[in-house]
Amino acid sequence: MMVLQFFKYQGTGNDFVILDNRQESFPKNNTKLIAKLCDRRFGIGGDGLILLENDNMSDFKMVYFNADGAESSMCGNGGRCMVAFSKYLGIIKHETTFMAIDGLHKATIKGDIVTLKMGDVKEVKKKAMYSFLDTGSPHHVQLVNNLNKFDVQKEGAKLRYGLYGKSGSNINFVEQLDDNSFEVRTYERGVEDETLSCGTGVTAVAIAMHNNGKTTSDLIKINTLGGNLEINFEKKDDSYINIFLKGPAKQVYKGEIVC
Ligand SMILES: N[C@@H](CCC[C@H](N)C(=O)O)C(=O)O
Repeated sequence: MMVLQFFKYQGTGNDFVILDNRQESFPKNNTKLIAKLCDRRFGIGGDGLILLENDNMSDFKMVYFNADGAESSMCGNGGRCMVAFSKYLGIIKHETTFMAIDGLHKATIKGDIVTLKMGDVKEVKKKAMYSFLDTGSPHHVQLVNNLNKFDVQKEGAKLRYGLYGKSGSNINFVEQLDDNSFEVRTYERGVEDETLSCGTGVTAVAIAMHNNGKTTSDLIKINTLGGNLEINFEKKDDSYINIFLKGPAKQVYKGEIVC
């Protein structure tokens, strides 16, 4: 049996169990344990679990696991929460560079608002009904009508397994509100459910909507079920660079769990 000290954070309702693993004591290959800690009935509950570790090139390293217990690709909201957590631990003050699975990220924090620089996007695959792009994690972006009545769980699961096979994709459904604002609901792989917000997902939506001509703005406002986020970027030839994701990230509680 072991006692783990944990922290719970949320970024626009995308919630995470966060552990300070600078001593490298957490058994990160224990998929069942991670899934149990993320379980909302038998554990702490979260869309994912994130370890903060030492990194010799930057302020810290972020290691991200989905709620199913498997390590996965970049998490934008999780990255923003890690910036708030590293400030809470006194590792950083108002700005940072940290390492994640997709490389180094710069970020700033002011109050509880975190602005995170995302990786460049080199390619947007445009199909008749949707776009597909990688913003650190893979994302399908599809416009729909009546998003508030849309069955995100059912339609998301269908596409995640049907169109993208075993490795899967996150699936974002979008409705345009005005020239530069959109409403987004996301089905996340690895959670295998709709989450209240997805940072790499809304980033993908902003870029896809610019790429398909739905907006000409380089500052996009996105409403999610868990709150509002902003994305700004530059377009250079066929790529999108200097992409920033901005929004709140907050500690919810901290505690100990026996497992
Ligand atoms: N919620 C995240 C994305 C987390 C990774 C995703 N579930 C995957 O496995 O691709 C975000 O805020 O970006």
